[in-house]
Amino acid sequence: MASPPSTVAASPKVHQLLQKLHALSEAQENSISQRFFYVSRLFYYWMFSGQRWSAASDDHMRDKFVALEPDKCQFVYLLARSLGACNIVEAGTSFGVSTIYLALAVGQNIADRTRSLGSTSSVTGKVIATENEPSKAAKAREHWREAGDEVEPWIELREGNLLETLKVEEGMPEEIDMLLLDIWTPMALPTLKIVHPRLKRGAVIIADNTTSSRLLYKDLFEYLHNPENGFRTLTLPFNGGLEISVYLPEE
Ligand SMILES: C[S@@+](CC[C@H](N)C(=O)[O-])C[C@H]1O[C@@H](n2cnc3c(N)ncnc32)[C@H](O)[C@@H]1O
Repeated sequence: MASPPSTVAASPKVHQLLQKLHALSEAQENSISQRFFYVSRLFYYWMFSGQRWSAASDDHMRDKFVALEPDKCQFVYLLARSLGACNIVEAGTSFGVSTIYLALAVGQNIADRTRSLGSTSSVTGKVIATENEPSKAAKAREHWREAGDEVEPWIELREGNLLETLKVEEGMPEEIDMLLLDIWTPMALPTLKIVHPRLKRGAVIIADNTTSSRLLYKDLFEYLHNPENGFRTLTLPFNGGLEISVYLPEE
């Protein structure tokens, strides 16, 4: 009997690369120092009723993948395929692991749409990836190069503070189908506010760890729950919680 198709359509080379990168990320996340880092952030919040993301936090995170876990990446890939998403913004790219899934989906969606419209039509789209840390951006580019043509052509990496780079109009699609918020919690709401005016009706916003870091996402939830902002939202029971919000403003 033939084996069932895997969740993500990709060449064996890309699957092997993803497996390797997820294993490296998981080893870091399971380390004692990393667990201590997360607990100390929550402790600080409880003690001082506020968030703090210091230069020391940046130093600590500089060599960390903090990649979205494989099941969440697979879910996001399938979601992007089912939406036919051609324009995706990824807030927080790190070493480019989740970007690989998003780029696979965008490339495959564009191929589907091109086929259905006929070969003379040109369908465009991309993943806008964002990373502040130059060494991480360089490593992400290496991984995408290694993944090859299924992945690399579909990514535009904006290097620098995403609160600035996402405001650059040039190259920014008119309409965004999906936003992945996989960023330090204090940045989540400011990022959503920048992308909000471009969200297509029905666009999906995914945010990670919304159960385990609920307190740190207080401002994001206030915004998502305000009916004036047009979102419907649900926390999915992935490890740490994964928020899916759909942009459905009143018409
Ligand atoms: C959780 S990681 C992203 C992981 C990635 N989505 C994955 O699954 O492989 C968040 C990343 O956001 C980056 N970052 C933090 N603040 C940023 C900012 N202001 N602008 C751009 N990137 C930022 C960090 O350097 C870090 O690499």
